[in-house]
Amino acid sequence: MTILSEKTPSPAVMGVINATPDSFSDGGRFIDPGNALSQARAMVEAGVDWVDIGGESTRPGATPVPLQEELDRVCPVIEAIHRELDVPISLDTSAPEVMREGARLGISMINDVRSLEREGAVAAARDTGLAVCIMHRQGEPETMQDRPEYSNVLEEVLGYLDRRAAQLQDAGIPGDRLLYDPGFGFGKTLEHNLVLLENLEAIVARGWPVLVGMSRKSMIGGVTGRPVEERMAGSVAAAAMAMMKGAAIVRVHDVKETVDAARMVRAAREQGSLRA
Ligand SMILES: Cn1c(SCC(=O)Nc2ccccc2)nc2c(=O)[nH]c(N)nc21
Repeated sequence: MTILSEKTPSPAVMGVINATPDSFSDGGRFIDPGNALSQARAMVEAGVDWVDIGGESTRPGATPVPLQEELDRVCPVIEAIHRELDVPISLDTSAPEVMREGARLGISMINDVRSLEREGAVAAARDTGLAVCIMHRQGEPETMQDRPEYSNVLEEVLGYLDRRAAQLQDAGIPGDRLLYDPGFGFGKTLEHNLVLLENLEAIVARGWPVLVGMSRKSMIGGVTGRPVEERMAGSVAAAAMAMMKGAAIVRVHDVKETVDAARMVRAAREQGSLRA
């Protein structure tokens, strides 16, 4: 995975840029690129290693966004950040045309919560030559949290990722471009999410860089009892656990705090590599 080794340390911190219209903005159709740029600039100043830009909310029950609207939301944001800041950009999309346009505009990674399952997405990802994060999810956002069930969640998540990685390599995407992501919160109960976190080493052991996204999600709330706006401590703790277990990238909202956690993990790991 050249993009990871060349450009960013491991573990690396990925900051979430909110490029979906908040319900309070003008009519909620388009994003002020200046706002996203200032979010990204603050994250870079706080030491972030990646920014993740997404134009389609993937929350449970989210309504799909038309292609042109997704392009209109993310392209100005990618352009502004790529022009003004020197930080690798991951693009959170499932649409092949958005992947191709994002590659033209300078993104470094495709972050597709649907693992390139949309028509044309494998060809688009292959043609861009970019890193691709594949993620496990059960069901679709509208219904995935109704009653998720697994016989063995770790085995089923690993089985899906291994099968998908093999299919994508057979389709011409080199293995060194792939990242694995267990998909915390995508068709999982709190218990399922905790089994995946506790056993993250087994996913890391598959050999691909592992990206995790637990920040502020309901699994943090379920354990701590905190509402979404008070989940920073729980999120940083979960990110620290994942980094200690070998995650390569943690996708977070609270960048400054998580960067300090990453620095502690890196320092102890480097120090510890000396003879005891
Ligand atoms: C785009 N994207 C998302 S969006 C869901 C989210 O953040 N919800 C959420 C955010 C804040 C509060 C509560 C829930 N989660 C992942 C992930 O876990 N991995 C990868 N690779 N990409 C991801």
